[in-house]
Amino acid sequence: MATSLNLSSIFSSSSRLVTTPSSVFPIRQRRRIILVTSSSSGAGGKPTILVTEKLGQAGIDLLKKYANVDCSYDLSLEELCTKISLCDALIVRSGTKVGRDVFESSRGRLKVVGRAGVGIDNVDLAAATEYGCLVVNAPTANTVAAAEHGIALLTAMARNIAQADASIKAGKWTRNKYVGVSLVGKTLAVLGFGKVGSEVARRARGLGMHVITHDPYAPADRARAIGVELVSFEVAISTADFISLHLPLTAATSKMMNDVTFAMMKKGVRIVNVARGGVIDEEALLRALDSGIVAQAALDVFTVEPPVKDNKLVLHESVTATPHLGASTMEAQEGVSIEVAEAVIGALRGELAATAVNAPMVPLEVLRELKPYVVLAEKLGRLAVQLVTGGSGVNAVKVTYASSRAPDDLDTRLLRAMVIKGIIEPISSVFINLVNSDYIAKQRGVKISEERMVLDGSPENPIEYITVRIANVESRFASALSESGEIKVEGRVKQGVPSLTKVGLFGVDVSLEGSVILCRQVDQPGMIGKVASILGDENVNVSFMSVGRIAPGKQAVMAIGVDEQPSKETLKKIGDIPAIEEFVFLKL
Ligand SMILES: NC(=O)C1=CN([C@@H]2O[C@H](COP(=O)(O)OP(=O)(O)OC[C@H]3O[C@@H](n4cnc5c(N)ncnc54)[C@H](O)[C@@H]3O)[C@@H](O)[C@H]2O)C=CC1
Ligand SMILES: O=C(O)C(=O)COP(=O)(O)O
Repeated sequence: MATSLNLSSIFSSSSRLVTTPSSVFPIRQRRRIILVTSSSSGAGGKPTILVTEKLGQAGIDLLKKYANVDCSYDLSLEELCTKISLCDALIVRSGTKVGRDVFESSRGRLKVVGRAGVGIDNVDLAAATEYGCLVVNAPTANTVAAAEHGIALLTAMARNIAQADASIKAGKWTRNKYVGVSLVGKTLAVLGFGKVGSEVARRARGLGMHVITHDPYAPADRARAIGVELVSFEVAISTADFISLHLPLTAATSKMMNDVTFAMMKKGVRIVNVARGGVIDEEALLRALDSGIVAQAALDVFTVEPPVKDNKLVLHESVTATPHLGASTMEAQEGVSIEVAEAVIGALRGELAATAVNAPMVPLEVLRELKPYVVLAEKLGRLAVQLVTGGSGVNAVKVTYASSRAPDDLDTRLLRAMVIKGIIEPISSVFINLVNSDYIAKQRGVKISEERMVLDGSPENPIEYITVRIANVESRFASALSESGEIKVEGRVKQGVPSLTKVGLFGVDVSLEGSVILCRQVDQPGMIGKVASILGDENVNVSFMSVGRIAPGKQAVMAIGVDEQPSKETLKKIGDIPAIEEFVFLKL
């Protein structure tokens, strides 16, 4: 199982939070982390996981240990949308379209979509992100299977195996018609030199082929290490005898093989596609086959799957076709099922996992170090927003991180997400995590700006203090305003405990647990005792008290940490103490 770290306890029960790669598809195998989830609900307190396509038994067994597992295959969109509102997780392969409707229908319950395989082009990542739903895939376990299928198609195509087999089964003995072409010494262009592409290249080298590759993101030394030359797209497609496609389907790769690019190819080129049908303009391929530019094609994937019954490509004499079998080996399906099951269970448990695809990446070491600051950031956001007078409308938030670390050495995305969570969750019905925080903030017109304050000194702590300011609002606690009229709260992590250290201009010292009462008073002896005895009379446990004052005898802000929420009457009694000029009760 991917390295994991349970951080769920530091989040409120509704919270979940995720971190991952920013790209929609895993371009490079870097270690990524997702940070996790909350309470899951289902029959018997277990979460419910819907599996909509055949998954290896090993993965199902794992899932069943942790959750109620509903294996329902061949669901219509309507059936899927109906079921999904009762599910915490969904596991799919390439055959289930997980579009916006699915996320909408889940009404916030769906926390994670697991793709038991690599390609996530069947999942609407933008919608998943908007709904704060994590998407994880299983990027490694079917690599070899896909590469082997690519090689199988390459060799079968070159020797007309499928056509000859059909012919002999039809009672014919046709030897002259099925003369093939040799692979040895021929040039193979591998487009997309990722996991599958590089395994295909390695195997093709073993068959004596000259292998070139095009991949703008692939490191040259990795190509060199297996004797493969990295070339431009134009060189790749114009010099190849064979082309093998191993790209993700994205806006940039959609219909990359089209009339224009076919025209640049060597006459008689042969093409293998075990990537995604949409990478080829299928109408253009038909034209290229008919005109002889493309001598043969071997296709495992199609723009529409399954293809229509009389699909001209499938029926074409020069096309060898398989029904998306690249990942379909016993071994790969077993591996993929375990890989995805572990990722989904981890996500539901609130652990960190390494295969998330729709959230920014935060390395595990960084997460460990930032853990108490993550809590601090959320609580400061939560405090700051409660200081806003109702109806003021929050639109400008500034977060300052004071640190003696070099700015490059401090990853604040997680902290920003948590400030946003703290600010927006109390005033809305949405839940926020690292997946959707920026999106929700933008959608609500909340502009978050960040600032680094570089301090002198040893960079032992990642952050000395965090300040959250909300501008252009009125405060229900005037003492929380800074000189420039913004609501301002500041906090530090003290011996691992997040603490509030400043409100407006007043220094305070209260650990951020339970709830906080802030009172502004004329500084005078006996105030702490008065407030404590009112709370004590009502059995409200006081965890902390601290007084911050501008000068002796002048105004002071008293911060009182309480474990329980005091009744309205108790709060009124505090407010009625003559020296208290204003007070506010804030829930953390
Ligand atoms: N037929 C099947 O059953 C299977 C199909 N696949 C598909 O194979 C493809 C490759 O999978 P993996 O190798 O695991 O993914 P990967 O992410 O490891 O590799 C994809 C590579 O494509 C490169 N790339 C992206 N855009 C490019 C562009 N415009 N031009 C050239 N290169 C570009 C990336 O840099 C990356 O190196 C995916 O489409 C995946 O869905 C994977 C497994 C099974
Ligand atoms: O992993 C991939 O990208 C695949 O295409 C495999 O798809 P499948 O899980 O066999 O539907």
